[in-house]
Amino acid sequence: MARHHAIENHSQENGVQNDMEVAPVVVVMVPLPAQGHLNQLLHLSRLISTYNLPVYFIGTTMHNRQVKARVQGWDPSAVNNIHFHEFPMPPFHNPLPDPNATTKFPSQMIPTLHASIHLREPVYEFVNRISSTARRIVVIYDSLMTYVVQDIGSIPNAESYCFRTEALKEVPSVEGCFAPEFTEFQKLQLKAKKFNSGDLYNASRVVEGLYLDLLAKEKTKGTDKLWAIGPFNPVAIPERKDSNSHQKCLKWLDKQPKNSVLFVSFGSTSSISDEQINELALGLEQSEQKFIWVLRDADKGDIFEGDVRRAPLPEGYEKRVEERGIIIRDWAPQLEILGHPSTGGFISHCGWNSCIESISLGVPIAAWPMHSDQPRNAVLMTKVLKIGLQVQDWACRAEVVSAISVEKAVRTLMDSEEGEEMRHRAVELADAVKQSVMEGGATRKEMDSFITHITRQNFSSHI
Ligand SMILES: O=c1ccn([C@@H]2O[C@H](COP(=O)(O)OP(=O)(O)O[C@H]3O[C@H](CO)[C@@H](O)[C@H](O)[C@H]3O)[C@@H](O)[C@H]2O)c(=O)[nH]1
Repeated sequence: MARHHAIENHSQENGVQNDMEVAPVVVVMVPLPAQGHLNQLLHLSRLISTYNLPVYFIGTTMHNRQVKARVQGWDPSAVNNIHFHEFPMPPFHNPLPDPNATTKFPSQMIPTLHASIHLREPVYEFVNRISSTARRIVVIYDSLMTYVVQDIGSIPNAESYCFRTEALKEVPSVEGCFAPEFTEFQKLQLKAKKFNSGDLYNASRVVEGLYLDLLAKEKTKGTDKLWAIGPFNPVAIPERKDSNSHQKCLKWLDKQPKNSVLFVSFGSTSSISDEQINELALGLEQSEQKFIWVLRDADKGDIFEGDVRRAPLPEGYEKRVEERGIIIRDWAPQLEILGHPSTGGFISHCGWNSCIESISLGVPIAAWPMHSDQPRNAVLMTKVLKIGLQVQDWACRAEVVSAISVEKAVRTLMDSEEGEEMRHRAVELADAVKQSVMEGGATRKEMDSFITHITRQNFSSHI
């Protein structure tokens, strides 16, 4: 299917667009209000908007502000047919993350997740309202927002598609990944699952073909359809316009040799203890490799309010490493750093965004999983795709990773034949992923097939 550029000009920040009656299909995104989830559905909005379909990205005022401020690789305000629709967030407790907790699951987010279930009514009302102005409403919702969208099945011209991250998600979790309150929240979603027209994965056949085939076999027993349309993030990072302070590290990267810099970041949901920060700092120093380290705590439910911990570094550390290392304390331009030719390795907690960004930009990883799906993703990266190594075994997760273990992992990744082979495989895989999103590639074909499906002429109600 040929893709078109957006032609609509009637965007309205907080309302329903004026020309809705001309749109046969309108897409509504219902993201979970947490960075790693918001981000993926915003990237997917961009992809769908290129097919000239209007997309409503709906969420709370604060979370829409958050995701717009942090997105990288493209500018949502420059896309006319993505409309942000906002609801107020009910008041909720906004605790700080606990860097010393025995399990690393971000329990500080639980009150936000519970507050999000109050979106059930406003989301239904919004979809119901726009349903009379479009022939079909396609709701794409995060699997953890199933509770919120459960009433949409009663709207005759609405269909809903469940967004899932990686196909591996269907593999059972290992022990120690989730907090019990989160498991309860997941159960609430499962109970609310009433109707679903298909599943969308931020996964690619060239990366997870095996798991997708297994899933497809299971799905044929039911009515669900499945599309693997990842990666959602841009695979080519546009040249930046130098403007803000983040760019300091990109300018520094410009001066470094190819593949010489290690990027260290643990996403938006992990905090590490002072003791662990100390060991990591020393390990990086002793490795004698260049690095950019994002040293920040996990997000709170509301990132715009309250205190933020400023974790201490060893005495005189920043001065000692200033020629070789950059420490970033706020939001880093990760996508641009990973896409930079000087970046040659990544110490990552293996959140799915980080994995798929790393895969699509050809950067091998040193896996340091913390919670949730991360231990599983780490296995995919290290054992299945062989584009990374483990910093520490999951079984030893309660122990502090020593400086010497960090040093060893970093040297292997950045300065050994083994690391070079991983980098080589990572680049090959990234090339295959880039091909897959081009005309005729596997991901593009699936995306075209999804768009053909949702824009089909048969306007009967739920399939
Ligand atoms: O300073 C930063 C820190 C993060 N990022 C971006 O933030 C996202 C982080 O996402 P991810 O790597 O998936 O980590 P988490 O934020 O921890 O993601 C949560 O959500 C993911 C998707 O469900 C899960 O796979 C993870 O386990 C879960 O912790 C990525 O796009 C990064 O590029 C930045 O751009 N700058």
